[in-house]
Amino acid sequence: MFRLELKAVVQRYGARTVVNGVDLSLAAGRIACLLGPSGCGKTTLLRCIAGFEPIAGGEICIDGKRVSAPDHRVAAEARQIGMVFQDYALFPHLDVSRNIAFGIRALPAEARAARVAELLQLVGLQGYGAAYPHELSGGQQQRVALARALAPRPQLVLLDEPFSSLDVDLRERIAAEVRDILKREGATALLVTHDQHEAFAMADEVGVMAEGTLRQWDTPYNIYHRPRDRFVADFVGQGAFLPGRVVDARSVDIELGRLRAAEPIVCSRDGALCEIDSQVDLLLRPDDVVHDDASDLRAEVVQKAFRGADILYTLRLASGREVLSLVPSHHNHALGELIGIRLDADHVIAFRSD
Ligand SMILES: Nc1ncnc2c1ncn2[C@@H]1O[C@H](COP(=O)(O)OP(=O)(O)OP(=O)(O)O)[C@@H](O)[C@H]1O
Repeated sequence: MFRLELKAVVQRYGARTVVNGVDLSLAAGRIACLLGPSGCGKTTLLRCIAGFEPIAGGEICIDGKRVSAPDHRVAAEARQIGMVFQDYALFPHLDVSRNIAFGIRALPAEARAARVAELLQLVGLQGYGAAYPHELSGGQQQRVALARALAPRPQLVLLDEPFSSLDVDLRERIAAEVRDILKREGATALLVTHDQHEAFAMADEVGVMAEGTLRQWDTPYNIYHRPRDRFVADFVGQGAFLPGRVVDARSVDIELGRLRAAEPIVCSRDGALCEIDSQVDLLLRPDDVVHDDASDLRAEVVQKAFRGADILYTLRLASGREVLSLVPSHHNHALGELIGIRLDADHVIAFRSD
């Protein structure tokens, strides 16, 4: 049995369908992320699961028990769900211990104090019990919010963009810390974010949403290396498409020459092998195009973004098409310069040409 199961969930605001037939299942102890562009319905779906929104179709089950259907809704407070929001929503007039204890007020004092001490340790804030939220950093406040959500041992923890008010540099680190805390607590969690680094740092499973539908529900590895459609491929990671012709099970001819893959080339979406001689669009990630001064193959630098250790170059090929290349930053080339490149692709992602 799954801890959380959604079957064909539909949600509407007036005549507008915001969530359109979402199916997903999450086993106990797993962490999943819903990833997608702004407005695609992630937060709405999370609110449906929390019980804050009714649904117009399908059903939501927690531990096999139906909690939402069009004619039925278990109240949010009866769902045993812990919520963590982007603004932490800590009580400013309560100290850290009392914030954490908020959801377990009904426990006897001794058990309550023991659970608070356990959680302070779990989130690495021993000694901060008497501090007030305004005395803590953003990352510390978010850990208090997490401890508060975990205190009643909820069946499910829902996190809505929990790191978006933190500095970009901090986010990935805190995301990894939060993952560690959730795992140690054995929690089952679903997080909403539009930041793929956060999703990849946190999740066992990632769901990519677009316009109310779930395009792919898969491991982070498969979402990146085996995107099921062009939307997922484009949204997750960077890359460029180049047209090509399948030569044999492992090779495709593209403008940059013959690309040989380690494994047979599978056309995304249905997972079938690409037919010999068929036309495909190939996704090249920036690490598939390697800068090589010795290569005869040349491309023009049309854009460059300095990333510290690397530079991300946008390169124009002879046909006018563009590809991306991630190059160690000591190879500093000027716009307009022709530089040598070669292909070094392990995973070949092909889409049948329409
Ligand atoms: N209470 C509401 N009434 C009417 N429309 C709403 C309401 N809440 C959200 N919407 C609309 O539903 C769509 C989905 O919104 P939602 O907040 O779920 O998207 P999201 O993917 O979480 O976006 P973001 O990443 O920007 O938070 C949006 O077009 C939004 O304008």
